[in-house]
Amino acid sequence: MKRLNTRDAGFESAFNALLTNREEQGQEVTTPVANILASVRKEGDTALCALTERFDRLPVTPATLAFTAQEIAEATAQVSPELLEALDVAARRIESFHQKQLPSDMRYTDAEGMTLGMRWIPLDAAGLYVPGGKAAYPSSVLMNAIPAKVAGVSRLAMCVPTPDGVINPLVLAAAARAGVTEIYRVGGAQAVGAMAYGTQTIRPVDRIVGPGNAYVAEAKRQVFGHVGIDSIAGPSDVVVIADSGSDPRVIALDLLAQAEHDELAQATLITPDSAFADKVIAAVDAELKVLSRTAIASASWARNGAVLITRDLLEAVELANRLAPEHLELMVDDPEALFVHVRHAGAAFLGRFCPEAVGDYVGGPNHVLPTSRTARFASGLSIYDFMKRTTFLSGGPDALRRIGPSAVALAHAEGLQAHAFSVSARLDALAEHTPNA
Ligand SMILES: NC(=O)c1ccc[n+]([C@@H]2O[C@H](COP(=O)([O-])OP(=O)(O)OC[C@H]3O[C@@H](n4cnc5c(N)ncnc54)[C@H](O)[C@@H]3O)[C@@H](O)[C@H]2O)c1
Ligand SMILES: N[C@H](CO)Cc1c[nH]c[nH+]1
Ligand SMILES: [Zn+2]
Repeated sequence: MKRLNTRDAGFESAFNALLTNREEQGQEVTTPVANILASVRKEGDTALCALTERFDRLPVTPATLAFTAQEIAEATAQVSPELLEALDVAARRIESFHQKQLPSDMRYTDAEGMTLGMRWIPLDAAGLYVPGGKAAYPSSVLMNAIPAKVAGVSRLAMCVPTPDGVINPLVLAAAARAGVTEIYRVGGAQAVGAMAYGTQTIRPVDRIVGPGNAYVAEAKRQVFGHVGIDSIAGPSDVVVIADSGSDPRVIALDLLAQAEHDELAQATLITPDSAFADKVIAAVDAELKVLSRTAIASASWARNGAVLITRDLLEAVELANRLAPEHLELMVDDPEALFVHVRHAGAAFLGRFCPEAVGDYVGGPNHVLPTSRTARFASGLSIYDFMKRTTFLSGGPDALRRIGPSAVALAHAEGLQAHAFSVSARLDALAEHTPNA
């Protein structure tokens, strides 16, 4: 864990120290992932089954790659009514938030008589990657599948690894609740390859979305172009801006909620109060002794944890903007006053009673968010990831007479004669039929 004070270190050095933390994470996965993708592309199910046996220790055949309707129903029946109710609360809130994102088509006729517009059209098939290596994420099933469903995608194919054949029944229950149409027990780069290129069992999809580990992220990067992807999500991160009005234990738990995801996860506290910072550090150490995923959380905190002491809360926001975190918590009395200065964050959590963990499960906005400082230019998963736009132009003779000559002039200027003649031939025909025009 790094403890820095911008007064001692200076703003730029404090920022650079954090950046170094963030950029030293790379695993060499490019070549192994390229090999996995090539073998799935070439050998289809045969490679997919062999790789699943190798990485997830699960002997599987083409006939058992997909979960059956009976397996899904049996898994759902194992889940307690309380958990199904919690799942439903989450699903309804996620549905409602994403429904409000639905865009309107555009259509208007301009002064030259051209009718122009844009139609939003859902994808035909989405591939949903649900991580399952170190922990199962039923919440991520909802966050991936519900926006696709709301957007109107008809085919939702989901891949989830089942190490040693073990699947959390809540993952399957969540998939059923969200309207997933196919579920396959495969993970890692091989799952991404199967959804991108297709195999004998898994038909290719149009876009692959969802978080995953370094192999999944690299595979998405490599298949991009052949299929669409949402973004390349790296390890999760949080920046918590807090003042001494917060309970140090609560802030420590917010930091550890991120650290427990992954050894590579990053949790950063920024506060103007140095005594408060030390209380949070002590609380983190105390909680690490009792948390269930203490090995992962301890490794993450030791490696990537950071506590920054700034001159004031505004400097804290300035630093957060430079870090462009996936999650930003504003644990202060007047979070809205700070939020107006926030320019780069995947999702912001405003106020002492609104921790990230609420947003991870039941808030409504998506928890699949831009990591590794990509919030500078990217946004969280939304229904727009599952839709595309077709623009349209419609015009008759009058409109062509008005704007066509400019097209002809520009086409000649570009040396593209067929373009020019395509327009001028029509203009000539119009002139012939209406000689007095
Ligand atoms: N950003 C988000 O919204 C969000 C949500 C949930 C989880 N996450 C992140 O997703 C990640 C999940 O990672 P995970 O590992 O638990 O699950 P995962 O499903 O992403 O990866 C497991 C798969 O990795 C592959 N793999 C493992 N070791 C390999 C190797 N040596 N060579 C080739 N392939 C290998 C295996 O095929 C395995 O099935 C974590 O980093 C977590 O923080 C992010
Ligand atoms: N914090 C993770 C990345 O946004 C999402 C998650 C799932 N379950 C718990 N948390
Ligand atoms: Zn989380």
